[in-house]
Amino acid sequence: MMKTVVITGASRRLGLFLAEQFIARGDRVFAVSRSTSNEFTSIDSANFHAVQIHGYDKLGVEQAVTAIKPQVSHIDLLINNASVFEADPKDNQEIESKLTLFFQIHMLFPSLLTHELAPLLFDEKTPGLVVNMTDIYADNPSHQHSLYCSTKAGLENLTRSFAKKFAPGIRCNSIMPGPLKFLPEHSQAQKEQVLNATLLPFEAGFNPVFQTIEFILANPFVTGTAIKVDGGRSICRG
Ligand SMILES: NC(=O)C1=CN([C@@H]2O[C@H](COP(=O)(O)OP(=O)(O)OC[C@H]3O[C@@H](n4cnc5c(N)ncnc54)[C@H](OP(=O)(O)O)[C@@H]3O)[C@@H](O)[C@H]2O)C=CC1
Ligand SMILES: Nc1nc2c(c(=O)[nH]1)N=C([C@H](O)[C@@H](O)CO)CN2
Repeated sequence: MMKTVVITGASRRLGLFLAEQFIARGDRVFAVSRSTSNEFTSIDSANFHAVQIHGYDKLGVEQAVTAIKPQVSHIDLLINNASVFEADPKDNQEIESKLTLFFQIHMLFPSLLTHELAPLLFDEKTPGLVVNMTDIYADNPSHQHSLYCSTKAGLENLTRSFAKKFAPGIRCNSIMPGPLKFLPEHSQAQKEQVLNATLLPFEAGFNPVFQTIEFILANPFVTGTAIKVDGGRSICRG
């Protein structure tokens, strides 16, 4: 049975990977993105819908909902994936603007989008599923990334509130990744430092997240919880 899937932050890396996987298994995908990715042109499917927004804020939610709602009668899966990853600013004057950015993309946008799409996700017989991408650092933060970690922790808490608020017609869970894929700016020394503090010391890639989403989709009794996909890093690092 074809599922309807909405993915935010879909223009690259995990979001794009997930969009490609769901298209490949015959599902319909609405890929929400600020940027029209060149990669989208390589997804040759009538089931693929690029939804361009101007940014991850209230207007962006309105743009996404306006584009999606007329085309669907039910949404099976919403993946709140969009995220910004930066260390804390060195200049305290930048804290307010940076925390606002982190709050908008990690909490405001997922909250508003989930509430706006809830009527299309809600079905007591076949509940829709919301998956929020957080981070193992939401539980035990890196103090150099306090703004990133605290807003990811906020998304973790929102996940459990949504599970309570929308049950039994919507299930809501989070995935807490560990080192999936380093960024180009990561040095070899940084990569080794991370993997040396990870029980399964390898860069996992994005498929383990797709496998976890498939598990949650197939298991009707999972809601209000976080699933760590981290190679054991969360119990290994100090
Ligand atoms: N990669 C990893 O190892 C880990 C990833 N995670 C989490 O998994 C999810 C996917 O990770 P990954 O694919 O690496 O994420 P990326 O850093 O590639 O970002 C994902 C999307 O977020 C949007 N985005 C990124 N930076 C900004 C910005 N400055 N302003 C506005 N939007 C921005 C973009 O969406 P758009 O397409 O609209 O441009 C981008 O495609 C994220 O939630 C991340 O926090 C957690 C732990 C480890
Ligand atoms: N939005 C993002 N969040 C995170 C990323 C990323 O690339 N984008 N990466 C990490 C990890 O530190 C990873 O790069 C190595 O462990 C955390 N969150």
